[in-house]
Amino acid sequence: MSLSQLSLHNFRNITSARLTLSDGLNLIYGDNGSGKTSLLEAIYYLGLGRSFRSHLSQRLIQHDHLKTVVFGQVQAQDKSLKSIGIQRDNKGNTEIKIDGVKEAKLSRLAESLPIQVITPESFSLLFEGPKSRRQFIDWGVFHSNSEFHKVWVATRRAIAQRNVLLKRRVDRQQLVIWDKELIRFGEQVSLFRNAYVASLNDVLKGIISQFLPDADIRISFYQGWDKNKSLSEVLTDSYQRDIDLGYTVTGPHKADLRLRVGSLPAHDTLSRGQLKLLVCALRIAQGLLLTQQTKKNSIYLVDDLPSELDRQHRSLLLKQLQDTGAQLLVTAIDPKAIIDSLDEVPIKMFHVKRGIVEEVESTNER
Ligand SMILES: Nc1ncnc2c1ncn2[C@@H]1O[C@H](COP(=O)(O)OP(=O)(O)OP(=O)(O)O)[C@@H](O)[C@H]1O
Repeated sequence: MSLSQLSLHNFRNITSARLTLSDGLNLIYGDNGSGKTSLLEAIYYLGLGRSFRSHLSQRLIQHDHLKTVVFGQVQAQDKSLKSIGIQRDNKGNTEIKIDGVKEAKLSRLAESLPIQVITPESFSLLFEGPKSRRQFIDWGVFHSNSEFHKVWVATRRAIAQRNVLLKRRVDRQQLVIWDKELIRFGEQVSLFRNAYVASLNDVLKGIISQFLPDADIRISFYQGWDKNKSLSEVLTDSYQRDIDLGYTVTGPHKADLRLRVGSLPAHDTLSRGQLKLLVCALRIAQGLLLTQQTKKNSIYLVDDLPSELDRQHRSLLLKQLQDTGAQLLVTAIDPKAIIDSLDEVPIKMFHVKRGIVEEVESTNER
């Protein structure tokens, strides 16, 4: 699976661009502020309907313009093509089209384009609250298990409805209907996530042994409640606390991925460069597992790869990424920093200057 064509209009500082991408390594280079990250952000927006650097999608529309449009052509493993497009206007309306037909669900975009992002801020995955780690797990479960999305939507609905009643301080009996839903779907979500993290762990070990050979890294899954209790028991036990606080305190919405080095949290022990490598290892493991489980490839958006990695680790990371067989879009200020870390030259190179994207011929010169 790869993005073979990309076009964007009025996206950040890029007024108009049309790129024919390679299904291998694409190198995007240019000065600070030229628009490299914006290009990756546009692909992410096309795949997920949101940005990886701002929760305000309005900011994506070029200043003084009424709307932005991103369009792409996705090539599947069997070479079949699918066109996907997303448009957002300055009134906040979003329109999605798949093969020319309007689509209401954003999840249909995500199914078409499994995107992984690695940015200089990536290692915040390990520092931030559990939400981003839950999203990390759920990305994998979503792409590998077609049942997951529906079950997770039902779980979230049950929690939201339960919280409305808790705020009204209703008695236990009135919660029964939503408790039943939460138990039924929430336990299922947890089983899916648990199985996914176990499979991920197996793949991850091989990658970590290359990236961080000396660190005793362990990942474990916390389902959001005591693993020795059923969700039903936990909801009964925490009823009074839930009423007092006005929301559901424990459950699948509190799940987390725990990363430790020995017995200590990884973020307290590893250097910034090592943390970055750990996050890269997690993302590569997800991509490999996706291919093993579904035959689909991820698309990797790697922003400012050289930052904080020495040359040896840059080479190792690029090699591992290339070995996944996935399409890569890698940005750098100086293209040499990437080219010097590769055995071969990138397949396609694009130069970005003040929002103008031009393909340049890649030569064998280093
Ligand atoms: N909505 C917008 N309309 C027009 N320009 C914008 C908008 N949002 C951001 N910009 C500008 O777009 C430019 C491109 O930013 P971008 O982050 O893509 O650059 P970059 O090439 O990745 O830079 P760096 O190497 O410094 O990370 C910036 O100068 C920014 O001020």
